[in-house]
Amino acid sequence: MTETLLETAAQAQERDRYTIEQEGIPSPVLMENAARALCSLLESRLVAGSRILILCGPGSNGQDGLAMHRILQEHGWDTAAYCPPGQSLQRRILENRGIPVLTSLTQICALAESLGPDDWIVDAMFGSGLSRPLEGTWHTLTEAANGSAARILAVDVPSGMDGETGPLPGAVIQADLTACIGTRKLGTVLPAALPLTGEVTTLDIGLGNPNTPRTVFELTASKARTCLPVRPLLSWKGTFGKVLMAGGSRRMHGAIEMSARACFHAGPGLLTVAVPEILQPAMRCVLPEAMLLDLPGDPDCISEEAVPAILHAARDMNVVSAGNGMGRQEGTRTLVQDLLQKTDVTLVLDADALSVLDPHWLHRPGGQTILTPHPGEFSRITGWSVSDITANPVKAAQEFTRAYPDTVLVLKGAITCVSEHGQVWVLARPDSSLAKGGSGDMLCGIITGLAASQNPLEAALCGVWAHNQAPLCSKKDPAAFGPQDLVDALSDVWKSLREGRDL
Ligand SMILES: NC(=O)C1=CN([C@@H]2O[C@H](COP(=O)(O)OP(=O)(O)OC[C@H]3O[C@@H](n4cnc5c(N)ncnc54)[C@H](O)[C@@H]3O)[C@@H](O)[C@H]2O)[C@@H](O)CC1
Ligand SMILES: Nc1ncnc2c1ncn2[C@@H]1O[C@H](COP(=O)(O)OP(=O)(O)O)[C@@H](O)[C@H]1O
Ligand SMILES: [K+]
Repeated sequence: MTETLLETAAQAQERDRYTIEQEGIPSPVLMENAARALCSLLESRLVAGSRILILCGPGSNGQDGLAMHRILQEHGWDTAAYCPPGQSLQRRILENRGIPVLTSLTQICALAESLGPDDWIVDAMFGSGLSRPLEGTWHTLTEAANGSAARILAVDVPSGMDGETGPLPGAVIQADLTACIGTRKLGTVLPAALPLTGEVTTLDIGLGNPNTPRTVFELTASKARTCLPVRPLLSWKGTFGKVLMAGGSRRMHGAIEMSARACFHAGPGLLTVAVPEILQPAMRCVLPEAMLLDLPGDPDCISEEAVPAILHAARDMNVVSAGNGMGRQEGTRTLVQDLLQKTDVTLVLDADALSVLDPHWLHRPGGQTILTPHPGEFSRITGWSVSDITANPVKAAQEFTRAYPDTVLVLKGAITCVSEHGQVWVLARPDSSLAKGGSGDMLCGIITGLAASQNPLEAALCGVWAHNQAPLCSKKDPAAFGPQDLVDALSDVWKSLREGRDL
């Protein structure tokens, strides 16, 4: 299976219901599977003498926690569990076994405070059934857990975090490890959630598949692998496609240089660069492998006179990119409009091309368009606020590509969403190495290079993955990581994908 689902709390509940009612697997069996999988995950992190405090809520998340209490005691660990008064299946089993459960809040808070870094707190307060912010007892327990020196394992989602929209206002568990039950919850990949989940893993507990359509997935190595262009032995430059990249201006020469270098190292067959005359000597030095298109008009930027030459060359290409360091003069606007409205070549629009874009132009007579905006650029295109976009980029991406069916959207940021026709793939692997000028230009180049021989969605998925993984290969400190390191690392990224190994 190459798709890794991200589910809302409601979709996860539907999966539980389907497994229990339609397939007939009793709920206690699933609970036992969950508790045993959670215990073996936790036990792989425990050391001799580790103590475990389990905080259990009123629903099934809490039942998972009580079952863990029983299993960990069976295995000889020193555990204590808190659960509010009330009858339940797991509670009855504990009573039958003579295993105590604590109900005093003061006692639990003191215990949390006494724990050390080798100890663990299990957050089994709330999972997909959370319906409002944490208050009272739950707020107090969450503060006590977050203030403890012990590490925290969150069951399914950190309590206080909504499975669809991420952290609610007020207290939220700050986990070191989150073990999602069955599928990862969508809320845990949103920007506000990532600092609170710690490491995330998904446990298989034998849930069924209700076969209802799903639209949100995680972008993983195995997905990226399926999108990597194949390189047959009996190939020639024509096999890997022809690229034209238009960009650059007197004030901004670096952007198109970085983008073109990244593009070349993504493996297209032939690369032609259309830059204003003033940038041609530098381009020849930086990337002698590229051909240069002579442009009439203003020598300092791409002016209106240059547009016909670029359009003419575009007709012979598999993909054309525009925008890097181009400036926002009239020539840029005309070029973007004409590329969209008068050609059917695959387009990649970035940076200044996005700043002049009128979204009506995205309904093209033919051909697909890859857009690579950051939230600021996306806000200008859509009229949506940056804060709404960054609060839930998945929803924003989904809405946009439902409205613009010829478009593949790459909505960039610490998490990046790739979307087409309302389907979204989320890459939630933040890395500050990429938080610097030039990173976006390199991404545009990589995607353009891949789109020369791959369909636009696959190019975007594979490009976003490779760009994000390059800092891992380079092993440079995030502060020092730069564009040349990214280009140098691409070879290792492609090899790791091709050979099916993790970086
Ligand atoms: N049904 C099953 O057999 C399975 C359940 N599983 C676990 O069950 C969880 C879902 O269980 P539930 O649907 O019972 O949901 P929860 O255990 O998340 O909690 C729901 C209960 O909490 C109350 N509640 C919600 N928000 C509250 C708040 N802020 N303050 C106080 N009370 C609040 C609700 O009224 C309800 O009683 C999953 O996250 C997962 O951990 C899994 O183990 C898979 C199998
Ligand atoms: N903290 C981060 N974690 C992961 N990726 C990041 C982070 N910060 C930036 N990036 C990535 O770096 C790129 C920056 O692009 P952009 O904002 O357009 O910058 P530029 O000015 O270089 O064009 C995007 O692909 C974005 O997803
Ligand atoms: K939880």
